Amino acid sequence: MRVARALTIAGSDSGGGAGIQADLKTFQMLGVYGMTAITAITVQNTKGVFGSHLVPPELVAAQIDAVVRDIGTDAAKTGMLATAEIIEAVAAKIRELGITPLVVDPVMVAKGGAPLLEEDARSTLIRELFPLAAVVTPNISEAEALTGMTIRTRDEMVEAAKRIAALGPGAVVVKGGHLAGDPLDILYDGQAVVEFPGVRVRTPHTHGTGCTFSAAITAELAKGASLLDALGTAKAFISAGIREAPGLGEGHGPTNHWAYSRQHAGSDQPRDAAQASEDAEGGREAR
Ligand SMILES: Nc1ncnc2c1ncn2[C@@H]1O[C@H](COP(=O)(O)OP(=O)(O)OP(=O)(O)O)[C@@H](O)[C@H]1O
Ligand SMILES: Cc1ncc(CO)c(N)n1
Repeated sequence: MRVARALTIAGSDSGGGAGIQADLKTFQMLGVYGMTAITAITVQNTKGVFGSHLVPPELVAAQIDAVVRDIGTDAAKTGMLATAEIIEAVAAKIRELGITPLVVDPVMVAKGGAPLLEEDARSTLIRELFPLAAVVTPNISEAEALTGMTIRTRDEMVEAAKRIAALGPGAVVVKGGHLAGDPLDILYDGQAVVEFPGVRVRTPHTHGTGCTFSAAITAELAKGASLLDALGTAKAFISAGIREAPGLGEGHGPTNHWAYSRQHAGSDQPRDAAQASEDAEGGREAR
């Protein structure tokens, strides 16, 4: 049996809902062998980020080197990268090893407002990593920071996706989780705009939604899915995870990383987008 492999290059969330931990849980539940290159250790729970310790850039690069040269990978993603120096080391290693496809989640700020990327590192992220990315997955405030726009409507999301696509990635997904109303995500792949609608769950438990979503895209790409199908599955995965959040902690609790896979036996195979989008809208599966 050939097992799909995926690498996450991100920060550790001691609370287990975001970062490396969310990525590994998501890879595992989608039937993909997960590997990690840890960029930072954060002291974190559902209430906030209370400290962090950065890993030296050369040690981040060495982790990537060690796993990819030995085990190999079918896809990779980046999350919290913290500094320009870490971004440069990661980008150089990705280029050297020819790691592809790459999903870049341009993590900037945690839900409670704690910075996860130094502000002056944004231009390095754009210059070094965006051109290597198959897809970049900003939320609304990250898309605003990347474009200088204010985003309140679907049309402004489309415009932001197009402007970010011009910075070099193969495709852009602007996530609408932070806009009012039902959470619509917008994909622009340089040619077409595709909408991924969802149904808003009224809940405080959305810690790590962005990490989980981009990890699910990465896992599906590792299995050989098209970007469209990978996004459909990722949307269904995060929708189920939010709907069935376990309600842990006193603040923004984690999502349920096993909810989707419990509903879909055999989900180590890539699924098609139409089926997945029905699931994201809650049309097919029981709640
Ligand atoms: N309350 C909600 N109900 C349903 N879907 C949601 C909700 N909030 C977010 N989503 C979906 O979750 C995914 C992640 O979007 P979001 O905008 O929350 O990312 P994010 O801000 O990067 O997350 P985080 O920073 O917490 O990791 C998107 O598909 C979005 O539409
Ligand atoms: C380590 C880490 N990465 C990403 C996020 C964003 O959700 C977070 N809260 N913590």
